[in-house]
Amino acid sequence: MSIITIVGAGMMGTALCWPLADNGHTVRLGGTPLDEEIVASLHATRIHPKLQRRIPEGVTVYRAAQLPEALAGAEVVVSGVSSFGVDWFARTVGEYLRPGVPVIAVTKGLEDQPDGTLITLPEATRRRLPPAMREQVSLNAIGGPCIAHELAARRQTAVVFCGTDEAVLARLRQTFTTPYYHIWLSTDVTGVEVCAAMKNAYALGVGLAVGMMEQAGADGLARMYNPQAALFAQGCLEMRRLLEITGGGMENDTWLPGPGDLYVTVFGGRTVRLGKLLGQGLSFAEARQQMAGETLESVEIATRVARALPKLAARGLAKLEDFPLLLHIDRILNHGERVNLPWEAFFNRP
Ligand SMILES: NC(=O)C1=CN([C@@H]2O[C@H](COP(=O)(O)OP(=O)(O)OC[C@H]3O[C@@H](n4cnc5c(N)ncnc54)[C@H](OP(=O)(O)O)[C@@H]3O)[C@@H](O)[C@H]2O)C=CC1
Ligand SMILES: O=C(CO)COP(=O)(O)O
Repeated sequence: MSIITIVGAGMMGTALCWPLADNGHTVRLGGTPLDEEIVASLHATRIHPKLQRRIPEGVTVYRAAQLPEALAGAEVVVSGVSSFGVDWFARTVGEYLRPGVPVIAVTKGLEDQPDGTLITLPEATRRRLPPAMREQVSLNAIGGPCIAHELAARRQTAVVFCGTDEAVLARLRQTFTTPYYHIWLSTDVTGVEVCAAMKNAYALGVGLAVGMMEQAGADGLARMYNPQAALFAQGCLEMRRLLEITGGGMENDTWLPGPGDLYVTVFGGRTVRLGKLLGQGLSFAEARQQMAGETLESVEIATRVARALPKLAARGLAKLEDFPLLLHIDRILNHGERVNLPWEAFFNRP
Protein backbone atom coordinates (compact mmCIF):
# COMPACT_ATOMS: atom_id res chain seq x y z
CA MET A 1 0.00 0.00 0.00
CA SER A 2 1.19 3.51 -0.77
CA ILE A 3 0.79 7.07 0.37
CA ILE A 4 -1.04 9.02 -2.35
CA THR A 5 -1.48 12.78 -2.22
CA ILE A 6 -4.16 14.37 -4.39
CA VAL A 7 -3.63 18.10 -4.92
CA GLY A 8 -6.85 19.89 -5.84
CA ALA A 9 -10.09 19.10 -4.05
CA GLY A 10 -12.32 19.83 -7.04
CA MET A 11 -14.73 17.20 -8.31
CA MET A 12 -12.41 14.97 -10.28
CA GLY A 13 -9.43 15.13 -7.93
CA THR A 14 -11.71 14.18 -5.06
CA ALA A 15 -13.45 11.41 -7.04
CA LEU A 16 -10.15 9.55 -7.25
CA CYS A 17 -10.32 9.09 -3.47
CA TRP A 18 -12.78 6.24 -4.06
CA PRO A 19 -10.62 3.77 -6.03
CA LEU A 20 -7.55 4.72 -4.02
CA ALA A 21 -9.24 4.29 -0.64
CA ASP A 22 -10.89 1.05 -1.80
CA ASN A 23 -7.40 -0.25 -2.59
CA GLY A 24 -6.31 0.43 0.98
CA HIS A 25 -3.89 3.26 0.22
CA THR A 26 -3.24 6.12 2.60
CA VAL A 27 -5.05 8.92 0.78
CA ARG A 28 -4.34 12.59 1.45
CA LEU A 29 -6.58 15.16 -0.25
CA GLY A 30 -5.06 18.64 -0.36
CA GLY A 31 -6.96 21.75 -1.40
CA THR A 32 -5.58 24.54 -3.58
CA PRO A 33 -5.80 28.10 -2.22
CA LEU A 34 -9.10 28.31 -4.15
CA ASP A 35 -10.54 25.23 -2.46
CA GLU A 36 -10.82 26.66 1.05
CA GLU A 37 -14.62 26.39 1.16
CA ILE A 38 -14.53 22.79 -0.04
CA VAL A 39 -11.89 21.90 2.53
CA ALA A 40 -13.85 23.62 5.30
CA SER A 41 -16.93 21.60 4.35
CA LEU A 42 -14.94 18.37 4.23
CA HIS A 43 -13.43 19.09 7.65
CA ALA A 44 -16.84 19.90 9.12
CA THR A 45 -19.02 17.19 7.58
CA ARG A 46 -16.83 15.05 5.25
CA ILE A 47 -19.38 15.92 2.53
CA HIS A 48 -17.93 17.33 -0.70
CA PRO A 49 -20.17 20.27 -1.62
CA LYS A 50 -19.91 19.80 -5.39
CA LEU A 51 -20.10 15.99 -5.41
CA GLN A 52 -22.71 16.02 -2.63
CA ARG A 53 -21.20 12.85 -1.25
CA ARG A 54 -19.36 11.78 1.90
CA ILE A 55 -15.70 11.08 1.10
CA PRO A 56 -14.43 7.59 1.99
CA GLU A 57 -13.35 6.76 5.53
CA GLY A 58 -9.68 7.26 6.13
CA VAL A 59 -9.07 10.03 3.57
CA THR A 60 -7.25 12.89 5.33
CA VAL A 61 -8.03 16.40 4.12
CA TYR A 62 -5.46 19.20 4.13
CA ARG A 63 -5.74 22.95 3.59
CA ALA A 64 -3.53 24.61 0.97
CA ALA A 65 -1.29 25.95 3.74
CA GLN A 66 -0.66 22.35 4.84
CA LEU A 67 0.44 21.11 1.40
CA PRO A 68 4.08 20.53 2.45
CA GLU A 69 2.78 18.19 5.16
CA ALA A 70 0.36 16.51 2.74
CA LEU A 71 3.14 15.92 0.22
CA ALA A 72 5.79 14.71 2.66
CA GLY A 73 6.52 11.05 1.99
CA ALA A 74 3.98 10.78 -0.84
CA GLU A 75 4.71 7.89 -3.22
CA VAL A 76 2.37 9.13 -5.97
CA VAL A 77 1.08 12.68 -6.48
CA VAL A 78 -2.22 13.29 -8.28
CA SER A 79 -2.93 16.69 -9.82
CA GLY A 80 -6.65 17.45 -9.64
CA VAL A 81 -6.45 21.05 -10.81
CA SER A 82 -8.15 22.36 -13.94
CA SER A 83 -6.11 23.82 -16.81
CA PHE A 84 -6.31 27.21 -15.07
CA GLY A 85 -4.32 25.73 -12.18
CA VAL A 86 -1.48 24.09 -14.14
CA ASP A 87 0.88 27.02 -13.63
CA TRP A 88 0.15 27.11 -9.90
CA PHE A 89 0.63 23.35 -9.60
CA ALA A 90 3.99 23.32 -11.38
CA ARG A 91 5.43 26.29 -9.56
CA THR A 92 4.05 25.61 -6.07
CA VAL A 93 3.71 21.85 -5.80
CA GLY A 94 6.79 21.44 -8.01
CA GLU A 95 8.96 22.50 -5.06
CA TYR A 96 7.86 19.40 -3.15
CA LEU A 97 8.09 16.81 -5.94
CA ARG A 98 10.82 14.21 -5.70
CA PRO A 99 12.57 11.96 -8.26
CA GLY A 100 10.93 8.55 -8.34
CA VAL A 101 7.57 9.94 -7.21
CA PRO A 102 5.33 10.00 -10.29
CA VAL A 103 2.67 12.62 -10.90
CA ILE A 104 -0.60 11.82 -12.64
CA ALA A 105 -3.03 14.56 -13.68
CA VAL A 106 -6.75 14.56 -14.44
CA THR A 107 -6.49 17.95 -16.14
CA LYS A 108 -7.85 18.28 -19.66
CA GLY A 109 -6.38 20.89 -21.98
CA LEU A 110 -3.58 21.92 -24.32
CA GLU A 111 -1.37 24.99 -24.34
CA ASP A 112 -0.68 27.05 -27.46
CA GLN A 113 2.75 28.57 -27.92
CA PRO A 114 3.36 31.98 -29.58
CA ASP A 115 4.12 30.23 -32.92
CA GLY A 116 0.90 28.18 -32.71
CA THR A 117 2.54 24.94 -31.61
CA LEU A 118 0.22 23.01 -29.30
CA ILE A 119 1.75 21.25 -26.33
CA THR A 120 0.21 18.80 -23.87
CA LEU A 121 -0.34 19.78 -20.25
CA PRO A 122 2.23 17.25 -18.94
CA GLU A 123 4.76 19.03 -21.19
CA ALA A 124 3.50 22.49 -20.13
CA THR A 125 3.88 21.38 -16.50
CA ARG A 126 7.37 20.00 -17.09
CA ARG A 127 8.54 23.32 -18.57
CA ARG A 128 7.39 25.17 -15.43
CA LEU A 129 8.84 22.81 -12.84
CA PRO A 130 11.90 23.94 -10.89
CA PRO A 131 14.84 23.21 -13.25
CA ALA A 132 16.29 20.50 -11.02
CA MET A 133 13.06 18.50 -11.25
CA ARG A 134 12.30 18.87 -15.00
CA GLU A 135 13.89 15.65 -16.16
CA GLN A 136 13.56 13.86 -12.82
CA VAL A 137 9.81 13.67 -12.33
CA SER A 138 7.58 11.36 -14.36
CA LEU A 139 4.50 13.33 -15.51
CA ASN A 140 1.50 11.22 -16.54
CA ALA A 141 -2.13 11.95 -17.31
CA ILE A 142 -5.58 10.38 -17.36
CA GLY A 143 -7.87 10.53 -20.39
CA GLY A 144 -11.18 8.89 -21.09
CA PRO A 145 -14.83 8.98 -20.19
CA CYS A 146 -14.97 9.42 -16.43
CA ILE A 147 -17.51 11.75 -14.90
CA ALA A 148 -16.48 12.48 -11.32
CA HIS A 149 -19.93 11.79 -9.85
CA GLU A 150 -20.02 8.37 -11.46
CA LEU A 151 -16.59 7.33 -10.28
CA ALA A 152 -17.57 8.39 -6.76
CA ALA A 153 -20.63 6.12 -7.18
CA ARG A 154 -18.27 3.29 -8.22
CA ARG A 155 -19.84 2.90 -11.69
CA GLN A 156 -17.95 0.80 -14.23
CA THR A 157 -15.45 3.20 -15.79
CA ALA A 158 -12.64 2.72 -18.33
CA VAL A 159 -9.86 5.27 -18.74
CA VAL A 160 -6.40 5.57 -20.31
CA PHE A 161 -3.33 6.39 -18.24
CA CYS A 162 -0.67 7.90 -20.50
CA GLY A 163 2.97 8.66 -19.94
CA THR A 164 6.39 8.00 -21.42
CA ASP A 165 7.66 5.36 -18.99
CA GLU A 166 5.94 1.97 -19.28
CA ALA A 167 7.19 0.78 -15.88
CA VAL A 168 5.75 3.84 -14.17
CA LEU A 169 2.45 3.38 -16.01
CA ALA A 170 2.25 -0.24 -14.89
CA ARG A 171 2.86 0.82 -11.29
CA LEU A 172 0.18 3.50 -11.53
CA ARG A 173 -2.29 1.01 -12.97
CA GLN A 174 -1.64 -1.36 -10.09
CA THR A 175 -2.18 1.48 -7.62
CA PHE A 176 -5.49 2.72 -9.06
CA THR A 177 -7.21 -0.35 -10.58
CA THR A 178 -10.36 -1.59 -8.88
CA PRO A 179 -13.11 -3.93 -10.06
CA TYR A 180 -14.98 -0.81 -11.30
CA TYR A 181 -12.04 1.41 -12.44
CA HIS A 182 -10.43 -0.13 -15.53
CA ILE A 183 -7.19 1.31 -16.83
CA TRP A 184 -5.67 1.04 -20.30
CA LEU A 185 -2.09 2.20 -20.71
CA SER A 186 -0.65 4.33 -23.50
CA THR A 187 2.68 5.92 -24.29
CA ASP A 188 0.99 8.07 -26.94
CA VAL A 189 0.74 11.09 -24.65
CA THR A 190 0.02 13.51 -27.48
CA GLY A 191 -2.74 11.32 -28.93
CA VAL A 192 -4.49 10.79 -25.61
CA GLU A 193 -4.12 14.37 -24.45
CA VAL A 194 -5.22 16.00 -27.70
CA CYS A 195 -8.41 13.91 -27.65
CA ALA A 196 -9.01 14.39 -23.91
CA ALA A 197 -8.82 18.14 -24.41
CA MET A 198 -10.65 18.51 -27.71
CA LYS A 199 -13.66 16.43 -26.76
CA ASN A 200 -14.67 19.30 -24.45
CA ALA A 201 -14.70 21.75 -27.38
CA TYR A 202 -16.74 19.35 -29.52
CA ALA A 203 -19.14 18.45 -26.71
CA LEU A 204 -19.96 22.14 -26.64
CA GLY A 205 -20.53 21.87 -30.41
CA VAL A 206 -22.97 18.97 -30.03
CA GLY A 207 -24.61 20.88 -27.17
CA LEU A 208 -25.54 23.64 -29.63
CA ALA A 209 -27.86 21.21 -31.42
CA VAL A 210 -29.24 19.91 -28.12
CA GLY A 211 -30.09 23.51 -27.17
CA MET A 212 -31.69 24.13 -30.56
CA MET A 213 -33.86 21.05 -30.04
CA GLU A 214 -34.90 22.21 -26.57
CA GLN A 215 -35.69 25.65 -27.92
CA ALA A 216 -37.95 24.12 -30.58
CA GLY A 217 -40.04 22.41 -27.88
CA ALA A 218 -39.76 19.19 -25.96
CA ASP A 219 -42.54 17.25 -27.71
CA GLY A 220 -41.81 14.20 -29.83
CA LEU A 221 -42.10 16.07 -33.13
CA ALA A 222 -39.31 18.43 -32.15
CA ARG A 223 -36.76 15.65 -31.64
CA MET A 224 -33.62 16.58 -33.53
CA TYR A 225 -31.01 13.92 -33.27
CA ASN A 226 -29.75 14.14 -36.85
CA PRO A 227 -28.02 17.48 -36.23
CA GLN A 228 -26.46 16.24 -32.97
CA ALA A 229 -25.14 13.13 -34.67
CA ALA A 230 -23.69 15.11 -37.55
CA LEU A 231 -21.93 17.47 -35.15
CA PHE A 232 -20.63 14.49 -33.14
CA ALA A 233 -19.13 12.99 -36.30
CA GLN A 234 -17.71 16.34 -37.45
CA GLY A 235 -16.12 16.72 -34.00
CA CYS A 236 -14.48 13.30 -34.31
CA LEU A 237 -13.22 14.20 -37.78
CA GLU A 238 -11.69 17.47 -36.58
CA MET A 239 -10.08 15.69 -33.62
CA ARG A 240 -8.51 13.27 -36.04
CA ARG A 241 -7.23 16.16 -38.17
CA LEU A 242 -5.68 17.75 -35.10
CA LEU A 243 -3.97 14.46 -34.33
CA GLU A 244 -2.45 14.55 -37.80
CA ILE A 245 -1.10 18.04 -37.09
CA THR A 246 0.19 17.36 -33.59
CA GLY A 247 1.65 13.95 -34.38
CA GLY A 248 -0.56 12.03 -31.98
CA GLY A 249 -1.36 8.44 -32.90
CA MET A 250 -4.66 7.73 -34.59
CA GLU A 251 -4.99 4.14 -33.51
CA ASN A 252 -6.56 2.34 -30.56
CA ASP A 253 -5.34 4.61 -27.79
CA THR A 254 -7.43 7.58 -28.84
CA TRP A 255 -10.90 6.01 -29.14
CA LEU A 256 -11.64 6.12 -25.43
CA PRO A 257 -10.41 9.67 -24.73
CA GLY A 258 -11.80 10.95 -28.06
CA PRO A 259 -15.21 9.65 -29.20
CA GLY A 260 -15.74 7.75 -25.92
CA ASP A 261 -15.32 10.81 -23.73
CA LEU A 262 -17.20 12.98 -26.23
CA TYR A 263 -20.17 10.65 -25.86
CA VAL A 264 -20.32 10.86 -22.08
CA THR A 265 -19.69 14.60 -22.00
CA VAL A 266 -22.68 15.23 -24.27
CA PHE A 267 -24.96 13.59 -21.70
CA GLY A 268 -24.31 15.97 -18.86
CA GLY A 269 -21.96 18.34 -17.17
CA ARG A 270 -20.94 21.93 -17.60
CA THR A 271 -19.73 21.80 -21.21
CA VAL A 272 -22.97 20.61 -22.72
CA ARG A 273 -24.95 22.98 -20.50
CA LEU A 274 -23.01 25.88 -22.00
CA GLY A 275 -23.56 24.54 -25.52
CA LYS A 276 -27.28 24.19 -24.84
CA LEU A 277 -27.61 27.78 -23.61
CA LEU A 278 -25.86 29.02 -26.75
CA GLY A 279 -28.02 26.76 -28.93
CA GLN A 280 -31.11 28.22 -27.26
CA GLY A 281 -30.03 31.62 -28.56
CA LEU A 282 -28.13 33.20 -25.66
CA SER A 283 -24.95 35.13 -26.39
CA PHE A 284 -21.79 33.76 -24.80
CA ALA A 285 -21.75 36.67 -22.31
CA GLU A 286 -25.32 35.81 -21.21
CA ALA A 287 -24.57 32.09 -20.99
CA ARG A 288 -21.34 32.72 -19.06
CA GLN A 289 -23.28 34.82 -16.58
CA GLN A 290 -25.74 31.97 -16.00
CA MET A 291 -22.81 29.64 -15.35
CA ALA A 292 -20.77 32.06 -13.25
CA GLY A 293 -18.11 30.41 -11.14
CA GLU A 294 -18.15 27.11 -13.04
CA THR A 295 -15.04 25.58 -14.58
CA LEU A 296 -15.44 25.78 -18.38
CA GLU A 297 -12.58 23.88 -19.98
CA SER A 298 -14.46 23.89 -23.29
CA VAL A 299 -14.14 27.67 -23.64
CA GLU A 300 -10.46 27.59 -22.83
CA ILE A 301 -9.54 24.76 -25.20
CA ALA A 302 -11.63 26.05 -28.12
CA THR A 303 -10.09 29.51 -27.69
CA ARG A 304 -6.53 28.24 -27.43
CA VAL A 305 -6.71 25.93 -30.46
CA ALA A 306 -8.61 28.45 -32.60
CA ARG A 307 -5.89 30.99 -31.72
CA ALA A 308 -3.21 28.51 -32.77
CA LEU A 309 -4.75 27.37 -36.06
CA PRO A 310 -4.09 30.52 -38.18
CA LYS A 311 -0.47 30.47 -37.00
CA LEU A 312 -0.15 26.79 -37.90
CA ALA A 313 -1.82 27.50 -41.24
CA ALA A 314 0.65 30.30 -41.96
CA ARG A 315 3.44 27.79 -41.34
CA GLY A 316 1.83 25.35 -43.76
CA LEU A 317 1.00 22.89 -40.96
CA ALA A 318 -2.80 23.22 -40.93
CA LYS A 319 -5.70 24.19 -43.15
CA LEU A 320 -8.36 26.39 -41.60
CA GLU A 321 -11.07 24.82 -43.77
CA ASP A 322 -10.41 21.52 -41.98
CA PHE A 323 -11.86 22.95 -38.72
CA PRO A 324 -15.18 24.64 -39.56
CA LEU A 325 -16.92 23.51 -36.35
CA LEU A 326 -14.14 24.57 -34.01
CA LEU A 327 -13.78 27.94 -35.73
CA HIS A 328 -17.53 28.53 -35.55
CA ILE A 329 -17.47 27.74 -31.83
CA ASP A 330 -14.61 30.22 -31.43
CA ARG A 331 -16.53 32.94 -33.26
CA ILE A 332 -19.48 32.38 -30.90
CA LEU A 333 -17.27 32.47 -27.80
CA ASN A 334 -14.87 35.21 -28.72
CA HIS A 335 -16.31 37.29 -31.55
CA GLY A 336 -19.96 37.81 -30.59
CA GLU A 337 -21.41 35.55 -33.31
CA ARG A 338 -24.69 33.69 -32.73
CA VAL A 339 -25.14 30.03 -33.62
CA ASN A 340 -25.30 29.58 -37.39
CA LEU A 341 -23.79 26.19 -38.12
CA PRO A 342 -21.80 26.06 -41.38
CA TRP A 343 -23.27 22.72 -42.54
CA GLU A 344 -21.90 22.91 -46.06
CA ALA A 345 -18.35 23.29 -44.78
CA PHE A 346 -18.52 20.02 -42.81
CA PHE A 347 -17.03 16.73 -44.00
CA ASN A 348 -15.28 18.43 -46.87
CA ARG A 349 -11.68 17.83 -47.71
CA PRO A 350 -10.85 18.76 -51.28
N1 LIG B 1 -15.67 16.76 -13.43
C1 LIG B 1 -15.39 15.67 -14.13
O1 LIG B 1 -16.22 14.74 -14.21
C2 LIG B 1 -14.09 15.52 -14.83
C3 LIG B 1 -13.15 16.55 -14.89
N2 LIG B 1 -11.97 16.33 -15.55
C4 LIG B 1 -10.97 17.36 -15.68
O2 LIG B 1 -10.39 17.57 -14.41
C5 LIG B 1 -10.01 18.93 -14.26
C6 LIG B 1 -10.66 19.45 -13.00
O3 LIG B 1 -12.08 19.42 -13.21
P1 LIG B 1 -13.12 19.38 -12.02
O4 LIG B 1 -12.56 18.64 -10.86
O5 LIG B 1 -14.40 18.94 -12.58
O6 LIG B 1 -13.20 20.94 -11.75
P2 LIG B 1 -13.40 21.71 -10.39
O7 LIG B 1 -13.78 23.10 -10.77
O8 LIG B 1 -14.30 20.96 -9.48
O9 LIG B 1 -11.93 21.70 -9.78
C7 LIG B 1 -10.87 22.44 -10.35
C8 LIG B 1 -9.66 22.39 -9.44
O10 LIG B 1 -8.64 23.23 -9.98
C9 LIG B 1 -8.34 24.27 -9.03
N3 LIG B 1 -8.01 25.52 -9.70
C10 LIG B 1 -8.74 26.19 -10.63
N4 LIG B 1 -8.09 27.32 -11.01
C11 LIG B 1 -6.94 27.34 -10.30
C12 LIG B 1 -5.86 28.26 -10.24
N5 LIG B 1 -5.81 29.36 -11.00
N6 LIG B 1 -4.85 27.99 -9.38
C13 LIG B 1 -4.89 26.89 -8.60
N7 LIG B 1 -5.88 25.99 -8.62
C14 LIG B 1 -6.90 26.21 -9.45
C15 LIG B 1 -9.59 24.37 -8.22
O11 LIG B 1 -9.93 25.27 -7.32
P3 LIG B 1 -11.54 25.78 -7.38
O12 LIG B 1 -12.41 24.59 -7.07
O13 LIG B 1 -11.70 26.81 -6.36
O14 LIG B 1 -11.76 26.32 -8.79
C16 LIG B 1 -9.94 22.91 -8.03
O15 LIG B 1 -9.12 22.30 -7.09
C17 LIG B 1 -10.48 19.64 -15.53
O16 LIG B 1 -9.38 19.78 -16.41
C18 LIG B 1 -11.53 18.72 -16.10
O17 LIG B 1 -11.68 18.80 -17.49
C19 LIG B 1 -11.65 15.12 -16.04
C20 LIG B 1 -12.55 14.09 -16.00
C21 LIG B 1 -13.84 14.25 -15.48
O1 LIG C 1 -14.03 16.62 -18.51
C1 LIG C 1 -15.11 16.28 -18.11
C2 LIG C 1 -15.65 14.94 -18.37
O2 LIG C 1 -14.73 14.20 -19.07
C3 LIG C 1 -15.94 17.21 -17.33
O3 LIG C 1 -17.08 17.52 -18.03
P1 LIG C 1 -17.73 18.97 -17.85
O4 LIG C 1 -16.58 19.95 -17.76
O5 LIG C 1 -18.55 19.14 -19.06
O6 LIG C 1 -18.55 18.91 -16.60
